[in-house]
Amino acid sequence: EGPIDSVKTPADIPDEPSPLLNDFEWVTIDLDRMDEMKQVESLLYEHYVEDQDATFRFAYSSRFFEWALKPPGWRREYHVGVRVKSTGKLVAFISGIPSLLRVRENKVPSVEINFLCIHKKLRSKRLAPVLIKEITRRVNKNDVWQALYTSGAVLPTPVSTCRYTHRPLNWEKLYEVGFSSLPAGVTKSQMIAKYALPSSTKTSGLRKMVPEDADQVLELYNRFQAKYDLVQEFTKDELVHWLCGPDTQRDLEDREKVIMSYVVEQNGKITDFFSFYLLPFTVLNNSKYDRLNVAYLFYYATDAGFDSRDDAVLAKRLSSLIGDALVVTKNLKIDVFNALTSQDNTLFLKDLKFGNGDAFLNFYLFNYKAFPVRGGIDPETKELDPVHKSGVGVVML
Ligand SMILES: Cc1c(C(=O)c2nccn2C)oc2cccc(OCCCNCc3cccnc3)c12
Repeated sequence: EGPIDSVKTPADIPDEPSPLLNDFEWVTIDLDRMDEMKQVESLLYEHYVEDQDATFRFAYSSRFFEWALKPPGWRREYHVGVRVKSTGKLVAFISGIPSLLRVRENKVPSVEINFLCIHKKLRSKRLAPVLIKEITRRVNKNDVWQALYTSGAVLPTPVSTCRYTHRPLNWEKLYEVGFSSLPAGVTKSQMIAKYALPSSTKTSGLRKMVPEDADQVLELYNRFQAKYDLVQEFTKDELVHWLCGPDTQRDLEDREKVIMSYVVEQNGKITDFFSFYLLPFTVLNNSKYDRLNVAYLFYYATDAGFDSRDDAVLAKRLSSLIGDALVVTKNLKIDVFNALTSQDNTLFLKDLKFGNGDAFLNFYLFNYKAFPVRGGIDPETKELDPVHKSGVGVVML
């Protein structure tokens, strides 16, 4: 396991980007400028990933990018755009954020690449590889040679593949927007009853995380993630950013937030935490709804079941914790709670009535050869694998 390419230095890397078709120019996006942040938001709003039957499109917001693209150590040069020279119109974007990965026992300084988006009218012009090459050049210039990225598409050699799973919170709305279907022989009220949840959480000592919790939460996170093979290592500042959100979100209403984290404190000690991020979908051509409110399971940890050999204690604790996350998100009027089969999720997905999605998320390492990491599913049947679980600890937005 290790780097693939011959070792190079920044001096070996060109100072100038590769040429673009002559109507276009490379730009560095300044996300500290509201107008440029809005241009990225509307490019993705119109042209980013949709589901295969184009029913939903991600509705990323400036507030989400304040969080996702400006973590501690972020670099402006990693926010790469392509503009039309004559009009200045933004027609493509790709981003990177610095990240210290651990791949099994190796620490790998890298970047996480995300939000590659090309205007619909510029597709299949081989622009994506050009964007990837340019952000690689900029990252290499800073003496970083590895990257982590995910994609629904199958590209050469994923290091891991996880499955999408969904837990309906507002089943009726999911049915009406065409995401959930009514199984034969089952009535709508039976489906609504199946997904009913208590109106309040049940874990004693559960409360919202505050930055002052960071020392204990980081220690718990590091201990809990030690078992995984593909992990994002955090400094304390990074943990506060990723779990408590950017300073700009501090005094927002809950439903305005992009990230929410909860801790369990018992006699002054934090024994567990969980977190989820909020990223809605625009519902395309539906008469009744134009938006689907979605929560995504993010990082969590518990000190339960550390010493016991079998996962029974851990499974019970996680079911109870994430069960509370479902209650919290339902009360925030979230419609569906999404999770992958990564982390220890396969221990509670079935119990909490998550349904298997029909899509998969592939994890890729750039310029790093690693043995495959378990994705929480059986490679043949693609069914959940609660026995071997997953070796993927990192969560990509
Ligand atoms: C996206 C997504 C969806 C949906 O598409 C979805 N849920 C409800 C309705 N829809 C259409 O369901 C998931 C379940 C787990 C993790 C997920 O995503 C994990 C993070 C992926 N982000 C990066 C990305 C984006 C698009 C394609 N590949 C990767 C998802």
